[in-house]
Amino acid sequence: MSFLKQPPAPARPNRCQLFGPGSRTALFEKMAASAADVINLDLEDSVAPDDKDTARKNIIEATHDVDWGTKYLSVRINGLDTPHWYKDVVELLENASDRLDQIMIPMVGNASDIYAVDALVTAIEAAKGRKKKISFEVIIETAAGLAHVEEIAASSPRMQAMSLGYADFAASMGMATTGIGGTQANYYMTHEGQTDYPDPWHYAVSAIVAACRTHGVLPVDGPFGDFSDDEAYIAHSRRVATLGMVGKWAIHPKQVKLANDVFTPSAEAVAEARDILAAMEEAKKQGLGATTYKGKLIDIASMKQAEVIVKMAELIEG
Ligand SMILES: C[C@H](C(=O)SCCNC(=O)CCNC(=O)[C@H](O)C(C)(C)COP(=O)(O)OP(=O)(O)OC[C@H]1O[C@@H](n2cnc3c(N)ncnc32)[C@H](O)[C@@H]1OP(=O)(O)O)[C@@H](O)C(=O)O
Ligand SMILES: [Mg+2]
Repeated sequence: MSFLKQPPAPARPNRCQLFGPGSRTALFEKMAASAADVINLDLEDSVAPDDKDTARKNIIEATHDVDWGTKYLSVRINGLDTPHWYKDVVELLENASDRLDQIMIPMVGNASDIYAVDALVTAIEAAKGRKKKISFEVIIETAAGLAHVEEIAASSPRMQAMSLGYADFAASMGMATTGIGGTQANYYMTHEGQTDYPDPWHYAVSAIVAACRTHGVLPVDGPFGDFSDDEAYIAHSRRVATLGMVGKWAIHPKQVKLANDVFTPSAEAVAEARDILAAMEEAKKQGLGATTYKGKLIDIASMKQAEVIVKMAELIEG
Protein backbone atom coordinates (compact mmCIF):
# COMPACT_ATOMS: atom_id res chain seq x y z
CA MET A 1 0.00 0.00 0.00
CA SER A 2 1.22 3.53 -0.69
CA PHE A 3 2.25 5.76 2.24
CA LEU A 4 -0.76 7.80 1.09
CA LYS A 5 -3.65 6.05 2.83
CA GLN A 6 -7.08 5.81 1.17
CA PRO A 7 -9.58 7.29 3.70
CA PRO A 8 -12.87 5.39 4.16
CA ALA A 9 -16.01 6.80 2.53
CA PRO A 10 -18.88 7.93 4.83
CA ALA A 11 -20.30 4.85 6.61
CA ARG A 12 -23.91 5.15 5.49
CA PRO A 13 -25.99 3.26 2.89
CA ASN A 14 -26.28 5.17 -0.42
CA ARG A 15 -27.78 2.53 -2.71
CA CYS A 16 -30.48 4.73 -4.18
CA GLN A 17 -31.01 8.50 -4.36
CA LEU A 18 -34.66 9.25 -5.20
CA PHE A 19 -35.20 12.60 -6.89
CA GLY A 20 -38.31 14.74 -6.87
CA PRO A 21 -39.03 18.32 -7.94
CA GLY A 22 -39.44 20.81 -5.09
CA SER A 23 -42.40 22.15 -7.06
CA ARG A 24 -44.36 18.85 -6.70
CA THR A 25 -45.26 18.75 -3.00
CA ALA A 26 -47.68 15.85 -3.64
CA LEU A 27 -44.61 13.63 -4.13
CA PHE A 28 -42.89 14.43 -0.83
CA GLU A 29 -44.73 11.94 1.39
CA LYS A 30 -44.36 9.25 -1.29
CA MET A 31 -40.61 9.92 -1.45
CA ALA A 32 -40.41 9.73 2.36
CA ALA A 33 -42.29 6.38 2.29
CA SER A 34 -39.99 4.91 -0.39
CA ALA A 35 -37.12 2.46 0.22
CA ALA A 36 -34.51 4.95 -1.02
CA ASP A 37 -31.55 5.57 1.32
CA VAL A 38 -31.20 9.18 0.12
CA ILE A 39 -33.81 11.77 -0.84
CA ASN A 40 -32.90 14.54 -3.28
CA LEU A 41 -35.42 17.37 -3.27
CA ASP A 42 -34.70 19.35 -6.42
CA LEU A 43 -34.45 23.07 -7.02
CA GLU A 44 -32.56 22.73 -10.33
CA ASP A 45 -33.38 20.99 -13.62
CA SER A 46 -36.78 19.51 -12.71
CA VAL A 47 -38.12 22.89 -11.50
CA ALA A 48 -39.26 25.47 -14.09
CA PRO A 49 -37.58 28.92 -13.80
CA ASP A 50 -40.82 30.60 -12.69
CA ASP A 51 -41.26 28.02 -9.89
CA LYS A 52 -37.84 28.39 -8.21
CA ASP A 53 -39.01 30.59 -5.31
CA THR A 54 -42.10 28.44 -4.63
CA ALA A 55 -40.07 25.23 -4.81
CA ARG A 56 -37.54 26.65 -2.32
CA LYS A 57 -40.36 27.56 0.10
CA ASN A 58 -41.95 24.09 -0.34
CA ILE A 59 -38.67 22.35 0.48
CA ILE A 60 -37.98 24.49 3.55
CA GLU A 61 -41.47 23.65 4.83
CA ALA A 62 -40.93 19.94 4.04
CA THR A 63 -37.81 19.89 6.27
CA HIS A 64 -40.12 20.89 9.12
CA ASP A 65 -43.34 19.06 8.27
CA VAL A 66 -42.47 15.75 6.53
CA ASP A 67 -41.22 12.73 8.49
CA TRP A 68 -38.18 11.67 6.44
CA GLY A 69 -37.44 8.76 8.82
CA THR A 70 -33.79 7.66 8.64
CA LYS A 71 -33.26 8.86 5.08
CA TYR A 72 -30.34 11.11 4.23
CA LEU A 73 -32.04 14.35 3.18
CA SER A 74 -30.31 16.30 0.42
CA VAL A 75 -31.40 19.36 -1.58
CA ARG A 76 -30.01 20.03 -5.05
CA ILE A 77 -29.37 23.77 -5.39
CA ASN A 78 -29.06 25.58 -8.72
CA GLY A 79 -25.75 25.89 -10.52
CA LEU A 80 -23.27 28.65 -9.65
CA ASP A 81 -23.80 30.22 -13.10
CA THR A 82 -27.45 31.02 -12.22
CA PRO A 83 -29.07 33.91 -10.28
CA HIS A 84 -30.75 31.34 -8.01
CA TRP A 85 -27.97 29.45 -6.16
CA TYR A 86 -27.11 32.04 -3.51
CA LYS A 87 -30.81 32.39 -2.57
CA ASP A 88 -31.08 28.57 -2.43
CA VAL A 89 -28.19 28.41 0.06
CA VAL A 90 -29.11 31.45 2.15
CA GLU A 91 -32.84 30.70 2.45
CA LEU A 92 -32.30 26.96 3.03
CA LEU A 93 -29.59 27.40 5.67
CA GLU A 94 -31.42 30.26 7.41
CA ASN A 95 -34.86 28.57 7.47
CA ALA A 96 -34.68 24.80 6.96
CA SER A 97 -34.88 22.58 10.05
CA ASP A 98 -31.95 20.59 11.43
CA ARG A 99 -33.37 17.62 9.49
CA LEU A 100 -31.52 18.85 6.40
CA ASP A 101 -28.39 16.74 5.99
CA GLN A 102 -26.83 17.71 2.68
CA ILE A 103 -26.65 20.11 -0.25
CA MET A 104 -26.08 18.77 -3.78
CA ILE A 105 -24.07 21.14 -5.98
CA PRO A 106 -24.66 20.60 -9.75
CA MET A 107 -22.52 21.47 -12.79
CA VAL A 108 -19.33 21.72 -10.69
CA GLY A 109 -16.25 22.65 -12.78
CA ASN A 110 -13.44 22.98 -10.23
CA ALA A 111 -12.60 23.12 -6.52
CA SER A 112 -13.27 26.89 -6.38
CA ASP A 113 -16.95 26.25 -6.98
CA ILE A 114 -17.04 24.18 -3.80
CA TYR A 115 -14.94 26.77 -1.94
CA ALA A 116 -17.54 29.44 -2.72
CA VAL A 117 -20.48 27.35 -1.46
CA ASP A 118 -18.49 26.16 1.58
CA ALA A 119 -17.65 29.75 2.61
CA LEU A 120 -21.30 30.83 2.35
CA VAL A 121 -22.63 27.73 4.17
CA THR A 122 -20.02 28.07 6.95
CA ALA A 123 -20.92 31.72 7.54
CA ILE A 124 -24.65 31.03 7.74
CA GLU A 125 -24.17 28.00 10.03
CA ALA A 126 -22.21 30.26 12.40
CA ALA A 127 -24.64 33.18 12.15
CA LYS A 128 -27.69 30.95 12.76
CA GLY A 129 -26.00 28.66 15.31
CA ARG A 130 -26.89 25.56 13.27
CA LYS A 131 -25.72 22.48 15.18
CA LYS A 132 -25.52 19.91 12.34
CA LYS A 133 -22.79 20.63 9.77
CA ILE A 134 -24.24 20.33 6.29
CA SER A 135 -22.45 17.80 4.05
CA PHE A 136 -21.92 18.27 0.32
CA GLU A 137 -22.45 16.07 -2.69
CA VAL A 138 -21.62 17.14 -6.25
CA ILE A 139 -22.53 16.17 -9.77
CA ILE A 140 -19.80 15.69 -12.35
CA GLU A 141 -21.73 16.64 -15.50
CA THR A 142 -19.41 18.85 -17.56
CA ALA A 143 -16.12 18.41 -19.41
CA ALA A 144 -14.46 20.71 -16.83
CA GLY A 145 -15.92 18.73 -13.96
CA LEU A 146 -14.42 15.52 -15.32
CA ALA A 147 -11.11 17.21 -16.13
CA HIS A 148 -10.87 18.47 -12.52
CA VAL A 149 -12.58 15.51 -10.83
CA GLU A 150 -9.83 14.84 -8.30
CA GLU A 151 -9.48 18.43 -7.01
CA ILE A 152 -13.27 18.50 -6.64
CA ALA A 153 -13.29 15.25 -4.63
CA ALA A 154 -10.59 16.73 -2.35
CA SER A 155 -12.11 20.25 -2.15
CA SER A 156 -13.88 20.23 1.22
CA PRO A 157 -14.15 18.17 4.42
CA ARG A 158 -17.93 18.43 3.86
CA MET A 159 -17.66 16.34 0.65
CA GLN A 160 -19.51 13.02 1.01
CA ALA A 161 -20.68 11.92 -2.46
CA MET A 162 -20.12 12.49 -6.17
CA SER A 163 -22.51 11.52 -8.99
CA LEU A 164 -22.21 11.37 -12.77
CA GLY A 165 -24.93 13.50 -14.41
CA TYR A 166 -25.45 11.88 -17.81
CA ALA A 167 -27.62 14.38 -19.70
CA ASP A 168 -25.62 17.52 -18.95
CA PHE A 169 -22.37 15.57 -19.25
CA ALA A 170 -23.30 14.36 -22.76
CA ALA A 171 -24.27 17.91 -23.79
CA SER A 172 -21.07 19.42 -22.35
CA MET A 173 -18.88 16.82 -24.07
CA GLY A 174 -20.66 17.40 -27.40
CA MET A 175 -21.77 13.75 -27.54
CA ALA A 176 -24.10 12.91 -30.46
CA THR A 177 -26.88 11.51 -28.28
CA THR A 178 -29.97 12.62 -26.36
CA GLY A 179 -30.02 9.42 -24.29
CA ILE A 180 -29.67 9.82 -20.49
CA GLY A 181 -27.22 7.00 -19.70
CA GLY A 182 -27.12 3.40 -20.91
CA THR A 183 -26.17 1.84 -24.24
CA GLN A 184 -25.96 4.23 -27.20
CA ALA A 185 -27.07 2.84 -30.59
CA ASN A 186 -24.28 4.53 -32.56
CA TYR A 187 -21.51 3.56 -30.10
CA TYR A 188 -20.77 0.10 -31.49
CA MET A 189 -18.00 -2.02 -33.00
CA THR A 190 -18.24 -4.62 -35.75
CA HIS A 191 -15.97 -7.57 -36.50
CA GLU A 192 -16.71 -10.35 -39.01
CA GLY A 193 -20.41 -9.58 -38.95
CA GLN A 194 -20.66 -9.39 -35.15
CA THR A 195 -21.86 -6.13 -33.52
CA ASP A 196 -20.82 -5.23 -30.00
CA TYR A 197 -21.98 -2.25 -27.90
CA PRO A 198 -19.21 -1.15 -25.48
CA ASP A 199 -19.93 1.30 -22.67
CA PRO A 200 -19.47 4.96 -23.75
CA TRP A 201 -19.54 6.13 -20.10
CA HIS A 202 -16.81 3.80 -18.82
CA TYR A 203 -14.02 6.38 -18.60
CA ALA A 204 -16.14 8.94 -16.73
CA VAL A 205 -17.43 6.31 -14.27
CA SER A 206 -13.92 4.99 -13.58
CA ALA A 207 -12.44 8.49 -13.19
CA ILE A 208 -15.13 9.39 -10.63
CA VAL A 209 -14.58 6.13 -8.71
CA ALA A 210 -10.79 6.67 -8.63
CA ALA A 211 -11.12 10.30 -7.41
CA CYS A 212 -13.72 9.32 -4.80
CA ARG A 213 -11.81 6.33 -3.44
CA THR A 214 -8.62 8.43 -3.21
CA HIS A 215 -10.38 11.02 -1.03
CA GLY A 216 -12.97 9.00 0.93
CA VAL A 217 -16.05 10.09 -1.06
CA LEU A 218 -19.02 7.91 -2.12
CA PRO A 219 -19.08 7.37 -5.94
CA VAL A 220 -22.68 7.30 -7.19
CA ASP A 221 -24.21 6.83 -10.63
CA GLY A 222 -26.65 9.48 -11.81
CA PRO A 223 -29.93 9.26 -13.72
CA PHE A 224 -31.22 6.71 -16.21
CA GLY A 225 -33.94 8.46 -18.17
CA ASP A 226 -35.88 5.55 -19.68
CA PHE A 227 -37.82 4.39 -16.61
CA SER A 228 -39.84 1.97 -18.78
CA ASP A 229 -36.71 -0.18 -19.36
CA ASP A 230 -35.95 -2.08 -16.13
CA GLU A 231 -33.50 -4.49 -17.79
CA ALA A 232 -31.36 -1.65 -19.14
CA TYR A 233 -31.42 0.12 -15.75
CA ILE A 234 -30.29 -3.10 -14.04
CA ALA A 235 -27.54 -3.74 -16.62
CA HIS A 236 -26.24 -0.17 -16.28
CA SER A 237 -26.34 -0.44 -12.47
CA ARG A 238 -24.48 -3.76 -12.49
CA ARG A 239 -21.74 -2.28 -14.71
CA VAL A 240 -21.12 0.70 -12.45
CA ALA A 241 -21.36 -1.45 -9.28
CA THR A 242 -18.66 -3.71 -10.76
CA LEU A 243 -16.53 -0.58 -11.36
CA GLY A 244 -16.88 0.45 -7.69
CA MET A 245 -19.91 2.74 -7.46
CA VAL A 246 -22.11 2.35 -4.35
CA GLY A 247 -25.49 3.43 -5.72
CA LYS A 248 -27.60 5.05 -8.40
CA TRP A 249 -30.24 7.74 -8.76
CA ALA A 250 -33.92 6.93 -9.19
CA ILE A 251 -35.85 9.50 -11.23
CA HIS A 252 -39.00 7.40 -10.80
CA PRO A 253 -40.09 5.34 -7.75
CA LYS A 254 -40.05 2.11 -9.74
CA GLN A 255 -36.26 2.43 -10.07
CA VAL A 256 -35.71 2.40 -6.26
CA LYS A 257 -36.09 -1.40 -5.85
CA LEU A 258 -33.95 -2.01 -8.94
CA ALA A 259 -31.10 0.05 -7.47
CA ASN A 260 -31.43 -1.43 -3.98
CA ASP A 261 -31.33 -4.97 -5.41
CA VAL A 262 -28.15 -4.29 -7.42
CA PHE A 263 -26.28 -2.33 -4.75
CA THR A 264 -27.14 -4.62 -1.82
CA PRO A 265 -24.59 -7.47 -1.84
CA SER A 266 -26.48 -10.76 -2.38
CA ALA A 267 -26.49 -13.41 0.36
CA GLU A 268 -24.39 -15.63 -1.94
CA ALA A 269 -21.81 -12.88 -2.54
CA VAL A 270 -21.55 -12.20 1.22
CA ALA A 271 -21.26 -15.92 2.03
CA GLU A 272 -18.50 -16.35 -0.58
CA ALA A 273 -16.66 -13.26 0.72
CA ARG A 274 -16.81 -14.65 4.27
CA ASP A 275 -15.56 -18.05 2.99
CA ILE A 276 -12.62 -16.30 1.31
CA LEU A 277 -11.76 -14.49 4.54
CA ALA A 278 -11.95 -17.79 6.46
CA ALA A 279 -9.75 -19.54 3.89
CA MET A 280 -7.18 -16.75 4.14
CA GLU A 281 -7.23 -16.96 7.96
CA GLU A 282 -6.47 -20.69 7.62
CA ALA A 283 -3.66 -19.93 5.15
CA LYS A 284 -2.20 -17.33 7.52
CA LYS A 285 -2.08 -19.95 10.33
CA GLN A 286 0.02 -22.08 7.96
CA GLY A 287 2.30 -19.10 7.23
CA LEU A 288 0.93 -18.76 3.67
CA GLY A 289 0.12 -15.44 1.91
CA ALA A 290 -1.66 -17.15 -1.00
CA THR A 291 -3.90 -20.20 -1.28
CA THR A 292 -6.74 -21.49 -3.46
CA TYR A 293 -10.52 -21.13 -3.11
CA LYS A 294 -12.78 -23.14 -5.46
CA GLY A 295 -9.66 -23.91 -7.53
CA LYS A 296 -8.69 -20.25 -7.99
CA LEU A 297 -5.88 -18.16 -6.50
CA ILE A 298 -6.72 -16.03 -3.47
CA ASP A 299 -4.21 -13.92 -1.57
CA ILE A 300 -4.04 -10.91 0.74
CA ALA A 301 -5.53 -8.66 -1.97
CA SER A 302 -8.52 -11.03 -2.18
CA MET A 303 -9.12 -10.34 1.52
CA LYS A 304 -9.47 -6.63 0.78
CA GLN A 305 -11.96 -7.38 -2.01
CA ALA A 306 -13.94 -9.66 0.29
CA GLU A 307 -13.91 -7.06 3.09
CA VAL A 308 -15.51 -4.48 0.74
CA ILE A 309 -18.50 -6.80 0.24
CA VAL A 310 -18.84 -7.86 3.87
CA LYS A 311 -18.54 -4.26 5.16
CA MET A 312 -21.19 -3.01 2.67
CA ALA A 313 -23.58 -5.81 3.70
CA GLU A 314 -23.03 -5.06 7.41
CA LEU A 315 -23.55 -1.33 6.78
CA ILE A 316 -26.87 -1.99 5.03
CA GLU A 317 -28.02 -4.48 7.69
CA GLY A 318 -27.34 -1.66 10.17
C1 LIG B 1 -31.72 14.55 -16.24
C2 LIG B 1 -30.76 14.81 -15.14
C3 LIG B 1 -31.45 15.11 -13.85
O1 LIG B 1 -31.29 16.13 -13.25
S1 LIG B 1 -32.50 13.88 -13.23
C4 LIG B 1 -33.05 14.56 -11.64
C5 LIG B 1 -34.08 15.61 -11.82
N1 LIG B 1 -35.32 15.03 -12.30
C6 LIG B 1 -36.31 14.69 -11.43
O2 LIG B 1 -36.26 14.96 -10.24
C7 LIG B 1 -37.51 13.97 -12.01
C8 LIG B 1 -38.19 13.15 -10.91
N2 LIG B 1 -39.29 12.38 -11.43
C9 LIG B 1 -40.47 12.97 -11.77
O3 LIG B 1 -40.65 14.17 -11.71
C10 LIG B 1 -41.56 12.03 -12.22
O4 LIG B 1 -41.27 10.72 -11.76
C11 LIG B 1 -41.76 11.95 -13.76
C12 LIG B 1 -42.04 13.35 -14.33
C13 LIG B 1 -40.53 11.36 -14.42
C14 LIG B 1 -42.97 11.04 -13.99
O5 LIG B 1 -44.05 11.61 -13.22
P1 LIG B 1 -45.50 10.98 -13.32
O6 LIG B 1 -45.95 10.97 -14.76
O7 LIG B 1 -46.36 11.65 -12.30
O8 LIG B 1 -45.21 9.49 -12.88
P2 LIG B 1 -46.23 8.26 -12.77
O9 LIG B 1 -47.61 8.65 -13.20
O10 LIG B 1 -45.60 7.07 -13.41
O11 LIG B 1 -46.25 8.05 -11.16
C15 LIG B 1 -46.65 6.81 -10.62
C16 LIG B 1 -46.78 7.04 -9.12
O12 LIG B 1 -45.48 7.44 -8.59
C17 LIG B 1 -45.57 8.74 -8.04
N3 LIG B 1 -44.29 9.41 -8.37
C18 LIG B 1 -43.93 9.91 -9.57
N4 LIG B 1 -42.69 10.44 -9.48
C19 LIG B 1 -42.28 10.24 -8.20
C20 LIG B 1 -41.07 10.55 -7.49
N5 LIG B 1 -40.05 11.15 -8.09
N6 LIG B 1 -40.99 10.18 -6.18
C21 LIG B 1 -42.01 9.56 -5.57
N7 LIG B 1 -43.20 9.22 -6.18
C22 LIG B 1 -43.30 9.58 -7.48
C23 LIG B 1 -46.77 9.38 -8.67
O13 LIG B 1 -47.27 10.39 -7.84
C24 LIG B 1 -47.72 8.20 -8.79
O14 LIG B 1 -48.20 7.94 -7.49
P3 LIG B 1 -49.66 7.29 -7.28
O15 LIG B 1 -49.55 5.88 -7.77
O16 LIG B 1 -49.92 7.44 -5.82
O17 LIG B 1 -50.60 8.13 -8.14
C25 LIG B 1 -29.86 15.93 -15.63
O18 LIG B 1 -29.70 16.99 -14.77
C26 LIG B 1 -28.49 15.42 -15.86
O19 LIG B 1 -27.62 16.27 -16.00
O20 LIG B 1 -28.30 14.20 -15.94
MG1 LIG C 1 -27.77 18.07 -14.73
